[in-house]
Amino acid sequence: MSMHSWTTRAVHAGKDDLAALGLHAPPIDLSTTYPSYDVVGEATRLDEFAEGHDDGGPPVYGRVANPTVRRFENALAELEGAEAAVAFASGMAALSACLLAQVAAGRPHVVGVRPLYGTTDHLLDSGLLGTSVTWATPEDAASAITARTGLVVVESPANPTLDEVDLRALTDACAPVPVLVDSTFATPVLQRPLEQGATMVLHSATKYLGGHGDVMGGVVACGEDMARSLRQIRFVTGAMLHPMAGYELLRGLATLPVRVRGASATASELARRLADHPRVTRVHYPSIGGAMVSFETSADPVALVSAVRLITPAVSLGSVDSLIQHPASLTHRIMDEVSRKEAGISADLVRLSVGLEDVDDLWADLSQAIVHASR
Ligand code: MET
Repeated sequence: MSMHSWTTRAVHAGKDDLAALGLHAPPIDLSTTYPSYDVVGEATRLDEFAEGHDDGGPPVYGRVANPTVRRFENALAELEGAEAAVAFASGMAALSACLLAQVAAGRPHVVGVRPLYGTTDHLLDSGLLGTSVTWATPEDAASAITARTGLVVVESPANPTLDEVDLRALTDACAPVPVLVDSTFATPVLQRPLEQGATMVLHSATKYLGGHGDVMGGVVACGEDMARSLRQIRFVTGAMLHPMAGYELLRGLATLPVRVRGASATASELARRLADHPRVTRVHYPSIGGAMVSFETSADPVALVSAVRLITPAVSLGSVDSLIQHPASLTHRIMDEVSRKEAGISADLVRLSVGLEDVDDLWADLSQAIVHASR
């Protein structure tokens, strides 16, 4: 283990071998196949990969593993304090693999703690992958566990209300059932759930890990046994992260601490100003900080989102530029109204992803949009 600080490791993780290779930037390996004149040896290697092992050698085929993607996986695992990480084509592909692994193990029941990202909620509620769900509060989650429960799923801070869960209390209460924490909004800069007893940490890497709104991916950090199950699923479902995305995500990790801390400072100031605004009825901002702010408004939330000029009206988050959206219309639209209500997602809620612009410029845009949308 390195003697350097976490912030230093964010810059160097996944790249420690580069200087010895005579390189500065990580190589991008776009191979879809890997030649071998040793057919018998290659067949044995393929068997190993199919079982979810990854020895770091040639991957046989691009769907199985990739050296550039491995660099990102190793770096993220190090930053989350995990034995391993497994990267996928999107956050939803990563979540799907976690669910399918539990179904394959004969434990298809999930305890879900709302709120969650809308499509996550929908995937669990619909049972599309063969899981069933019991929705529970963090306090009731342990009592919802049955002999067939494979997973407890929680997101903290949650999308879109920024509700926080006491992860240590939850994981202690639910042990030995694995707890999966969607930590997309926190990033490992603000929270490392494995240190609080979580079994798996999931990120939509599309958000802060990439950080520039130009790369889609998902990743799960966990122990090697779980990683093996996830690689087995990835092998057969083909949900592999693209090598270019692996490169971009590794690059994103180097600036993750400065981006998250910078945007966090701006977001906390915007949360303070919003709380004083007469058209804002409630502000949601996590105790651990972060670059997401949600608020309920007496103005028309749809008109508000349409009235911004510097901020971009769009779903997604975690980019260097600020984005705003109306969860009931977009990110959580797929949930039915009753479920949205149960999850505490009001029709008046607006979600803001704060970027790296100047705080006064953002406030000027946001406050003019609120006034414009006032009814
Ligand atoms: C298609 S909606 C979503 C994207 C993203 N997960 C968000 O919360 O904004």
